[in-house]
Amino acid sequence: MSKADDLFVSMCSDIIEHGTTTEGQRVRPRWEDGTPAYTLKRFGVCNRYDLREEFPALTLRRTALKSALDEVLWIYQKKSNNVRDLRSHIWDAWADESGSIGKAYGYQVGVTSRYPEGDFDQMDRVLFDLRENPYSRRIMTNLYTFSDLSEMHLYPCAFNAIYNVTQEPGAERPTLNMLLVQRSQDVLAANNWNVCQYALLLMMVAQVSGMEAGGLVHMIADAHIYDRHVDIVRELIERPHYPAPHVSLNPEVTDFYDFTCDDLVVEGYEHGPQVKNIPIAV
Ligand SMILES: Nc1nc(=O)c2c([nH]1)NC[C@@H]1CN(c3ccc(C(=O)N[C@@H](CCC(=O)O)C(=O)O)cc3)CN21
Ligand SMILES: O=c1ccn([C@H]2C[C@H](O)[C@@H](COP(=O)(O)O)O2)c(=O)[nH]1
Repeated sequence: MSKADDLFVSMCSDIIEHGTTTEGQRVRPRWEDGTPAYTLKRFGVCNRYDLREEFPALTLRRTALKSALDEVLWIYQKKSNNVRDLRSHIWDAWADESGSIGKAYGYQVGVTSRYPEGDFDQMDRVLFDLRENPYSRRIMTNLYTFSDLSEMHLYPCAFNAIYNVTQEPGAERPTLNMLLVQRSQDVLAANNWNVCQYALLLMMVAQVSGMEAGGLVHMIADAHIYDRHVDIVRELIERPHYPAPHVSLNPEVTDFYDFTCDDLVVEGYEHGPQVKNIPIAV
């Protein structure tokens, strides 16, 4: 049984049974037809995954792991804010005529800052610190730049990834863990999508740093199910669970900037039928 399924089912049941509704409140997102997109929400959800046990992919339905990896590479490796650099079309609704989503996501990762050792962008600094000073408690990326928010087409949702190294007694290599802070989560459309993305990012960074990927702690401030998703979620969480798939990366890659979607290996991914055409609130 996939542990990610168990966590997903308990989170969704909790939101449905104990969540509060935003119905009647002033909300920003809209459905395609212009109707306000209300949610059932729960504040302060924390899910813990352990990549040493299994990869956290949902089996209730399929998570598009290649597309999820493509998006995380778009942000942290290509450092792009243009949807033309992305294979999927999930960001198209937030792009302008030139394909840009403004000073969001990848743009922020590429911004450089001055350090005693020279200028680094956010990702290069993470890779440098993990190599030179792995037990530092200051290793993180942060996409939430207040002074640029007015130029972002959507404010970053999963915005802060904190990397932390532990040396477990008897372990051959140090363990690389991550704490992901997310201010807002569309549980049906993107929860497992985001979890798998950051699990893959953790695996890539661990591999090029000579470490083992360990814990992924996902902290969500506003975990919500949109009104038009509630019945879909009710059906989804009643489905059978399968064992987690085996997910690995091409072990020959030693430079973070060399990873491509072809380096992702997914074996034995059994899952329920795909939910087609999930409406996305914009
Ligand atoms: N309301 C809302 N929810 C989101 O999840 C979301 C936004 N807005 N705005 C920006 C991005 C776009 N995101 C999305 C949008 C769609 C899918 C989606 O439809 N995924 C499909 C698979 C897509 C594929 O195969 O490439 C799925 O079945 O989950 C996922 C993430 C996440 N973000
Ligand atoms: O990676 C992502 C990106 C976006 N979301 C969801 C979370 C919310 O439903 C919307 C953003 O709306 P806000 O009003 O800015 O919170 O997009 C996600 O879950 N994961």
